[in-house]
Amino acid sequence: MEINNISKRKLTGQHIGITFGTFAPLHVGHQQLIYKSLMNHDAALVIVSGSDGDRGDKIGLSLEKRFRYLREAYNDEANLRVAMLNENDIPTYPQGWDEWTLHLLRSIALNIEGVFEATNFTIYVSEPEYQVELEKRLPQNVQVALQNRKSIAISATEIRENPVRHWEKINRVFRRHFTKKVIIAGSASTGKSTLVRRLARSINAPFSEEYARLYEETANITDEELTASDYANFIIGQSRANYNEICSPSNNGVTFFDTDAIVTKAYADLYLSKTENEQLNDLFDITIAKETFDLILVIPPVTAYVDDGFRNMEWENSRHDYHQKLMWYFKQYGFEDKIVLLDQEGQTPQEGFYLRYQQAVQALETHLNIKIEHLQ
Ligand SMILES: NC(=O)c1ccc[n+]([C@@H]2O[C@H](COP(=O)([O-])OP(=O)(O)OC[C@H]3O[C@@H](n4cnc5c(N)ncnc54)[C@H](O)[C@@H]3O)[C@@H](O)[C@H]2O)c1
Repeated sequence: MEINNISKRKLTGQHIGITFGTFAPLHVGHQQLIYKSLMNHDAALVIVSGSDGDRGDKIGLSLEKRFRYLREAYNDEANLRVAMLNENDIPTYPQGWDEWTLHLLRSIALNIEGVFEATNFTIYVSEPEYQVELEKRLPQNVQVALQNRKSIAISATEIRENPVRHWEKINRVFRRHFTKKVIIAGSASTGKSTLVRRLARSINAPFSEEYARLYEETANITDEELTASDYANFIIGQSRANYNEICSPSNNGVTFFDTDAIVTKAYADLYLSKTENEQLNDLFDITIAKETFDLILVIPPVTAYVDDGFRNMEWENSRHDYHQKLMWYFKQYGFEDKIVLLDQEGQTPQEGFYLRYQQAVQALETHLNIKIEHLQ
């Protein structure tokens, strides 16, 4: 099954460059191959190929997702189209060369404006075997150009094995898939926003801020005044804020979030009416279904409650209820194994804070399997 691009015209020109691959993920080696095929010809077609359960699918990068990411990656190249080749109905590589080549040719024909036989094509590959097998099966107007894949020492396999180590080589759009997502959660006044900032800056990672706080400050309203509509804004606003950090150019593999929709849901559950909660259920479900976390750092209410003018001081008494509710929701949504409690208490508030910071750094190393340089 071939799916064509939505907003782009079919390719025109005398000679069109072709590349194909699994692209799980797209990296700088592929990118240079693709650009070479574009710059040496009138236009270029990139074909993302694969099947259910292929090596991309195994890590959550299904063929459809790769096709979508590739279109986004090249949305600013007018003369470049991306097509998808679904191999589900043909023998898997290397058993299906005959059928696969027919699919490839059909995909090319579907993506060009002119007559296939009257157009020349060059397929760029970096595997000698691809050249040998294709040349046995291609018509005369389709050439194969073998490239040296050793010039750019990277492979998608290496990236899948250790994305953070090869971060700079991963295409920007595909990086979001490999981003380690850390959320810091907890009831009000636990110092979580400060911890998010300090943890993130300790490794120069991007971090989101608590959207509800910014929203209340801007609107100049307090917790007591919040309605279901305000909560709806929190869900969308926080989700957007977190996503922006994942897509940020400063994302170097780890991103920190100050709260998410589950944190907001625990608040809504405690402080909004049953009817208001029902109104928000669908929005919560849609948002939470898209959330994935690699680590959830939860600060229990071990600190003193601070009146900052926005907080409802009655909430002080319910901080423990809130904490229980939050933990319950994280478990309900299947994140139990991602939770680490930051529960250290020092002799002084400052000492307690530093101990919890150290706990968090330790958790990053253990759960994300990344090495963090830190002061001993
Ligand atoms: N069913 C079949 O029999 C059959 C036959 C042929 C091809 N296929 C399909 O075609 C696809 C082949 O793609 P792939 O697995 O090679 O994809 P890939 O994403 O690993 O590589 C895509 C292309 O980029 C090249 N490349 C990779 N790293 C490079 C680097 N660092 N520098 C320069 N070039 C580099 C590769 O050699 C390849 O030509 C697969 O989806 C496969 O299933 C299937």
